[in-house]
Formats: sequence, structure tokens, C-alpha cells
Amino acid sequence: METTIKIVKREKSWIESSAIEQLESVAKLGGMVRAVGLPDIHVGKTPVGAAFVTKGIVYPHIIGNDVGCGMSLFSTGIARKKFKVSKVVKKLEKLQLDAMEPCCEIIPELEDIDEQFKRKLGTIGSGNHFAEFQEICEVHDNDELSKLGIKRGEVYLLVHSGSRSYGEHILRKHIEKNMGGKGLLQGIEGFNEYMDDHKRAVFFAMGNRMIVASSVCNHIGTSESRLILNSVHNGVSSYRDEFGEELFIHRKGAAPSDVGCIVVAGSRGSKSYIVKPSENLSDYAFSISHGAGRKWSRFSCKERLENVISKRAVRGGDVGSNIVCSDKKLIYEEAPQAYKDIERVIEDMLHENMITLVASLNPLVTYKG
Ligand SMILES: Nc1nc2c(ncn2[C@@H]2O[C@H](COP(=O)(O)O)[C@@H](O)[C@H]2O)c(=O)[nH]1
Ligand SMILES: [Mn+2]
Repeated sequence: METTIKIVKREKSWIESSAIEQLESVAKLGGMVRAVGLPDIHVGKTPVGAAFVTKGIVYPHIIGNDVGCGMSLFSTGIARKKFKVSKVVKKLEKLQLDAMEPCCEIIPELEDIDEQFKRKLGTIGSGNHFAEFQEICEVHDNDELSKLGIKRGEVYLLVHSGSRSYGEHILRKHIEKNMGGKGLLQGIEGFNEYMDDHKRAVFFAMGNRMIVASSVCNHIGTSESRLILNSVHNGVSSYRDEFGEELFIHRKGAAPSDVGCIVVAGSRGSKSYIVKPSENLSDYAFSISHGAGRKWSRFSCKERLENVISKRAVRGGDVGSNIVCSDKKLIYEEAPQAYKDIERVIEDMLHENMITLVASLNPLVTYKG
């Protein structure tokens, strides 16, 4: 069967040819039906910002080690007027999520997993994982926003985190057992085992984001951290096509279009967006961009930025946000300049009628692991 390849881009879009080559190479794998490159696509072990539809086979290496990674938006119950940025920064500088008591009784699906993984619950992880206080800066669809219970004038918390060392363990186990990127044929030994482990990792990541949100909110003095939006951007899910055939959507840095509104994250120095995906995006593997996507590789960031802009400017960004991060290296690696322009990613999706806008969010304080 011929694989359909679709790349969502326009002339102005910033997409490296190497990312497209990676997508085309993955699209050649057996059982591949459709490959979609979203506007945030960039190079990874397999391309990030992409969705792949297969028939009769699942590829754990496409999903990678951070199974279940996603974005969750929580209400905090704090009025923007009462949120004093400098005070929150000072409080968060003392927060050590790694040193907190593990708490996993609240997730029954995870009862049987090893203690070493349970201990990681409630920790955010390194790299670009974050917990970010945000305010609504522009409303595009008032009705949709009030249906979500989101109010202008209040502070929200966006948490981006995944399944920590548990996801890594799952990937290694299945790759070792099944010889790398060969994939798991539906119906053979190993297929159901991966799907069960994958399901647990998705619960793990979701639980993790909830515990992080509750710890961060408690730490700054609010008992509220109510989940409003949740989306998983690294994972596999199945659906039936119009002929009743079961197909598998692999999402690697791609948000689902069929779970309601989604937060598309920008960077700690730019806006993020709440968007409503359009219905029946089957040509796009029922997926939309999950973020802005990297423009620069991690290792090139410090060299590019160090002598060009001041340390103060690296910490801030277009919208003058604030970062709490004990790892100096990460401040460069995760600088807003290292990411593509979120406005362009959003414009590309609007141009294809993939989404409508609900609201945009400004970062106030970003906590990185
Ligand atoms: N609002 C923020 N968005 C951020 C930050 N750091 C990264 N990002 C965005 O999130 C996605 C996540 O990428 P993933 O492939 O690792 O899941 C990334 O593309 C950026 O657009 C931040 O500090 N704040
Ligand atoms: Mn992620």
C-alpha cells in the first residue's frame, strides 16, 4: 500500500529539510498508511511534530521513551491582581520537587509498578519540561472559553511532563525484546504487552502532571489545582476507518485533534494558545501541532547566545517572563530563541482550517526542573 505523506507548511514556514527526510524515511516502514509533518516538525531520534498511521503494526521507537508526555492546564483560583510575580519567583526558588515524598496511592492503575519508578511520580524531569503560571492575554472565542470555565483575570498553571524513567524502561524493554525498530505485529506476542505498558505510562504521565500541579500550587499557597485541559502528545491510539479497519495513530510531539480544546505551547518567552481543533482531521492523522518546535539543537544554543545577548535577556523573552531554574545550562538550551515562532505555527494551522483560536496565554513565571 502506498503511504500518503502530508507536510503542513507554507513558503514562510521554518522547516529543516533534514526533518522532512526523517519523516520520509519513517514513512517507508512496513504497514505505514499515512505520515503527517506538522508545522512544528523538527529533527529528533524520529521526527518530532509528526503523526504516523499504521495498519497491523505498532512501532514503539516512533513514540520514544517519554510515553504519555503531554500538556495539562490547571486553574489555580488566584486572581491575576493578587499574583505577585517576584514573591512567587522567591517561593519557587525554594521548591524541590525531587525531594518531596512520593505519593502514588491516588493512581490505582500504577499499584503494580516498581518502587524505583513510583519514586519519580511528582517530579517534573529535565529538558523542556516545565510548570508555568500564565494569564489570559487575548480572548478569541468567549463562548468556548466560558464552556471551559476559564476566566480572564485569573492565573492558570500549564504543566508539561511525561512518564519519567518508567517510559524509558518500557521502551528499552520492548526494543531489546523485539530487535529495535522492527515494530510489533498486531496479534503476535509482545504487542499486547507493549499496549498495556503504554497505557500504564500514559496514566503515569497524567498522574505526574496532576501531582506536580498540586505540589507547585500548594507551595505558593493555593489549595486549588483543578484540571481543565489535558492532551497527550507522545503515544499511540487506535481508531476504525470508514471500512471498519483498525488503524494505529503514532503521535510523536503531536496533539490529538479529537479530545476537545488543546493548549499549543510556545516557549517561556512567548505566548501559548488554547485552540479548538476542527472536526474530522483524518487527512492530518487526527493531529495538530503540540508546540512551536525546536529551531536550534540543544548543544548549539549556548554558543549562539552567549556573546550576542545579555544573560538578563536570555532569562526573559518577548513578553518579559521570569524563569526559576537551577541548571544554568538549561537556561540557554531552553531559551525562547531556541524555538520556532509560535505565531507562524498557529498561522499555518489556521490557513489549513485545522483549528480555530479560543484564547492566548502569556507566561508569568516558568519553573524548570
Ligand atoms: N510555554 C512554554 N512552552 C515551552 C517551554 N519550553 C518548551 N515549550 C514548548 O513546548 C513544546 C514541547 O516540546 P516536546 O517536544 O518536548 O514535547 C516545545 O515545542 C515548545 O514549543 C516553556 O518553558 N514554556
Ligand atoms: Mn513533551
